[in-house]
Amino acid sequence: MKPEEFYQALSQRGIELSSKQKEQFQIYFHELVETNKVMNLTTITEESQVYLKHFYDSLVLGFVDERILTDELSLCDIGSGAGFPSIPLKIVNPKLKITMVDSLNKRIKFLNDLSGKLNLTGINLVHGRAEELGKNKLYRENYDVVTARAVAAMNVLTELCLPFAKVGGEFIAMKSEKAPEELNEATYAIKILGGKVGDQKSFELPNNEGVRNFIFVDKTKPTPKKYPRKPGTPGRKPLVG
Ligand SMILES: C[S@@+](CC[C@H](N)C(=O)[O-])C[C@H]1O[C@@H](n2cnc3c(N)ncnc32)[C@H](O)[C@@H]1O
Repeated sequence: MKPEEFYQALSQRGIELSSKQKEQFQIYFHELVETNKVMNLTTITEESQVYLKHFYDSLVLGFVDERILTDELSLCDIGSGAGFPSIPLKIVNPKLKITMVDSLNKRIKFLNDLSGKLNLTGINLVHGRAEELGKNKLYRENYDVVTARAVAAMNVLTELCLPFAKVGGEFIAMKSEKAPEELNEATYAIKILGGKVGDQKSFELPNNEGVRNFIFVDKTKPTPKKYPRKPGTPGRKPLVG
């Protein structure tokens, strides 16, 4: 998907990028590829692949939940790495209030430099592990939408993400083909952490590049500070399995 095809694909969905937004995506591509020469950020570096598999793929979250492309929501992106999905969403919808969490400080530094180069405001960058930050009053039960792409299996991801969502908010997991199996493994974690499985949506990427699955988890109750481990799963602390 070359940049022109990207603009056209968005236009077909009613999203007309301004010249400033097109330039922001170009700068993002340039910074990603240049920084990747000295820091491990992505294995995808060819322009049309970056536009499809990083930029467009990130925006699909806004195609399955259109509020994210239009409203003034607070969105927390757990394990945002080089900024996916939150930076492409922020470029398209500057009203979003974004918090990006990552456990690798060099990635947070990249995101800080990038936000400056893209002139983005309303971005909060947090270095740390989600399982720890989720206990902190500053972040706990604080976001309309919590999301994560390519971070962990659904049961672990639920434990990392759900504490950040407000009651009445939602956690949306971005998943590939194995979403149904992963969801089966996560039903205990979702229930015990104050969630309820909501919609499940699929989206086919252009050029036969595969299907993206989205699992919506509604936060219906506060996440308890302590909770029992799933019976019969000795595993690592503090994950419920
Ligand atoms: C495979 S990368 C995916 C990055 C980005 N979301 C994407 O889709 O390109 C996973 C990222 O999650 C971060 N990460 C993994 N476990 C984490 C945790 N428990 N808390 C915060 N960040 C975490 C890693 O440092 C890494 O940057």
